Amino acid sequence: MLCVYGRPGAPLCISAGLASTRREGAYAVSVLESIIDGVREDLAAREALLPFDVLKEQAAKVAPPKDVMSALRSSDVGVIAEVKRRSPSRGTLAEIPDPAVLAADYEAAGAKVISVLTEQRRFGGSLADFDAVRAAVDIPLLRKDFIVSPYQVHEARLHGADLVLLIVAALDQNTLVGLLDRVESLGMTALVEVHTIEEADRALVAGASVIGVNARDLHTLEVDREVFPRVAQGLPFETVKIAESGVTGPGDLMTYAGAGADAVLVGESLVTSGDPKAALTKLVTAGSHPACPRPSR
Ligand SMILES: O=P(O)(O)OC[C@@H](O)[C@@H](O)c1c[nH]c2ccccc12
Repeated sequence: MLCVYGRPGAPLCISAGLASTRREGAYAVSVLESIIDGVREDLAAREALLPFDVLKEQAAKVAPPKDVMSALRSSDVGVIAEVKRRSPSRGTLAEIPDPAVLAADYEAAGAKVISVLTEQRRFGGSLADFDAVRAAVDIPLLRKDFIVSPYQVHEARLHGADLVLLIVAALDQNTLVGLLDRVESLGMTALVEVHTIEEADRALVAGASVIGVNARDLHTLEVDREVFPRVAQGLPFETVKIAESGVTGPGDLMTYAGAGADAVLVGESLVTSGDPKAALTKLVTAGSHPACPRPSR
């Protein structure tokens, strides 16, 4: 039993390896589980085309990942801007005819990192979108997908990713640890996503140094902005904390900053704004304003 996370007097303990990804109760198959079933099918098709050994060899020749930590730990509350076409909760969000143009706007407006969704079935993303963005900008890129296999980690590296998302709710503890070690052994940074205190506990046990607290429950798709303050307050102070989802404008960024966020991850409100560059500029300006609370590091 490991007890590494919790408030004074009330440690939260988990048994590494015992966590289950399949939930019992209200949802026979949650949204997350059905997304992952599709991801596994698509993955099998890609594995049949490019064997893992060949993929690994090719990925090893790619230019090394960029320094993500100093970008995320800078004194401003940064913005990770997302290239997001669609979502299971909202359907089509934006056409995004050329993700490279959007990404160049994000970079010019001061994004610290760009997140590119590569999941196809529910989010309308692709590795082709990722490649287009990689060719257009120099700032660090996050591959945003449902990573369940080492294959996808090396694949992310092959396409020039600097960060990879690992969703705790989608992984048992051994797999989480294995994927996290693999991401780091390739010089990349893992953004380890959690939605509950128990998941944050598992992320820390696994060794995560960058934790994203998603306001959206991936089992039900409901957004609750109270989740970030609740979960983040128990995280060690050296952990980089990212507030994910539900940021509609500078006010939300300031609120998350006040609760200890080093950065916010924003998709929908940027791509649906009609002027993503202007919308992002407002967020970046708020995050660097002297009145914006800074992470206590
Ligand atoms: O569009 P929003 O509400 O600004 O959220 C962005 C991002 O947090 C969201 O896309 C996200 C967070 N974690 C994920 C995991 C998979 C797919 C998508 C996500």
